[in-house]
Amino acid sequence: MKQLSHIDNTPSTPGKFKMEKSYRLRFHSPLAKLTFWSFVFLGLILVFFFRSPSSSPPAPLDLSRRSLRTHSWGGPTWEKRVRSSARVRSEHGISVLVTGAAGFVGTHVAAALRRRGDGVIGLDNFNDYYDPALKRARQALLERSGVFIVEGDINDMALLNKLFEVVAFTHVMHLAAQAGVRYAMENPSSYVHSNIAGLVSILEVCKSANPQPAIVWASSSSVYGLNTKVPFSEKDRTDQPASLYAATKKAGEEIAHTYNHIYGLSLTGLRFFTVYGPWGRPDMAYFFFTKDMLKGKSIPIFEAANHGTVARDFTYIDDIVKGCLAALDTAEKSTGSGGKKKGAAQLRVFNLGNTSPVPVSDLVSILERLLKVNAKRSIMKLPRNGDVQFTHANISSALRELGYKPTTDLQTGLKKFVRWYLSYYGSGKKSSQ
Ligand SMILES: O=C(O)[C@H]1O[C@H](OP(=O)(O)OP(=O)(O)OC[C@H]2O[C@@H](n3ccc(=O)[nH]c3=O)[C@H](O)[C@@H]2O)[C@H](O)[C@@H](O)[C@@H]1O
Repeated sequence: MKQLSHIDNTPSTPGKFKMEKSYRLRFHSPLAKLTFWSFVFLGLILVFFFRSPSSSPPAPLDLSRRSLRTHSWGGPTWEKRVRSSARVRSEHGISVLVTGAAGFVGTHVAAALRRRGDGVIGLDNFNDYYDPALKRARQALLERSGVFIVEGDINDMALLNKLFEVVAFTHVMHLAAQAGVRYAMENPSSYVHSNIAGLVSILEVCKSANPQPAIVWASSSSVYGLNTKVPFSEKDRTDQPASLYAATKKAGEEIAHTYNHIYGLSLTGLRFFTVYGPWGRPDMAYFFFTKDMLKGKSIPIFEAANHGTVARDFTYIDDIVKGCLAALDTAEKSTGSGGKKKGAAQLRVFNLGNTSPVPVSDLVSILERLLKVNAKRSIMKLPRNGDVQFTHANISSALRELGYKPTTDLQTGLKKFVRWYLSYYGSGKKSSQ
C-alpha cells in the first residue's frame, strides 16, 4: 500500500502534461479507425481477465495447494523400486501400502513395519500444509531403511490401480489425511478432498483388488465432539462433531461401514488421541509451543468458560505405532473378490489414547523444564473453531483385542520430542516452518 501511494503521488512533470495535451489520434481511413478501436477493446478485455491475482477474491476451493498436482510415476525403473520395497523379507511378513508415509504417523509406522521384515510401499503427495522439507527429511529417513515412497495423490485412481497391478498388497495402512482441527475453517475443501474423496478412492481400489487387502485407517478422537461423558468409549455417540475435520472423520467411519457391508472389505478404524513425538507435526500445539518458547515469543494457551481447564489425552507415537501394527496383525482377511462380497467381513473401531488427560497448561510447564525457558503465557478463551475442551480415551477394547497398552507418560514422551527437536532444528536458530 505504501509503495502504491508513493507512485500515485508522483507529480506529473510539465513536459508530460504537454505531451498528453498535444497528442492527437489521426486515422487515414474508417477501416484503420475500426481496427485501432477493436485492438483497444480487445486489450481492455484481456486486462480484465488477466489482472493480478492479488486483486481478485480468494478462490473458494483452494485445492491447488493440497494435492491436485501431477506427479511422475510409472516406467520400468519405478516399477522395479516399487517391487523391491514391497518385497516381504520375513517368513510371515505382510505386504503393506502405507498412505501418508511422509507424514508423522506414517513415517513411524512404515519404518516399524520395515524393521520387522514386512514389505512396505509408501504413498504421499508431499503437500505444503506444513513445511514439506520436514516430509522430505522423513522420506530420506525411510529411504535409508529401504522404504520407497511413491509421490502421488490418493485421489489418483490410475496410480492406485497401477500400484495394485504391480503388488498384491495384503494390507493397506491408510494414514493420508488432511489433519488439524482449526485449519478446517480456513480450507474446508481440503478436508473433503483428502478425508472423504481420498478415502473413497482407496476403498474403491481395494474392493476391486484381487485379493482384496485388509484396511486399517486413521480416524480421530475428535469424533466424540461435544460429548461430556468421560472417558470416551467406542460405544458412545459420535453424532455431534465440533469441527469439519471431525465431521469428515466421522463420515469416514460411516463410509467404512458401507464398503464393509457391500464389498466384504475388512476395515479397522483407529481413533488417535493427540499423537505427539519426534518427527511430529509443526501445526500441533506441543510443536509450535516449543518453537515459540525457544524464540521468546508468547504462546496462546486456551481455557474454557469460567477458567475451565482444557486438557488432552496426549499419546506418544511409539505407543500409537504398536497399536497400528497390532491392528494390522489382528485384521482378518477381506471376504470379497472381483468387487463382490462373499461373506461377512470384520469391521472394527478402536480408541488409541493414553488414558490420562493432561491440562494444556501442564504441557507448557513440562516444556519449560525441558527447554529451560520460561514461557510467555497468553491465556485465551477457547476459540469456537472446532477445539473441544477435553479428550480422554477408554482403551479397554483396544487392550482386549489388540493387546494395546500405552507405556509412555507425557513427561517421558516430551523429553524424547525435545531431544529430537533440538538435534533437528537447533535451539531456535533454524526455523521449523
Ligand atoms: O486426537 C485427535 O483427534 C486430534 O489431535 C490433534 O488435535 P488437537 O488435540 O486439537 O491437538 P493440538 O492442535 O496440538 O492442540 C492440543 C491442545 O492445545 C490447545 N491449544 C492449541 C493451540 C493453541 O494455540 N493453544 C492451545 O491451547 C488445544 O485447545 C488442545 O487442547 C490433531 O491435530 C488432530 O489431527 C487429531 O485428529
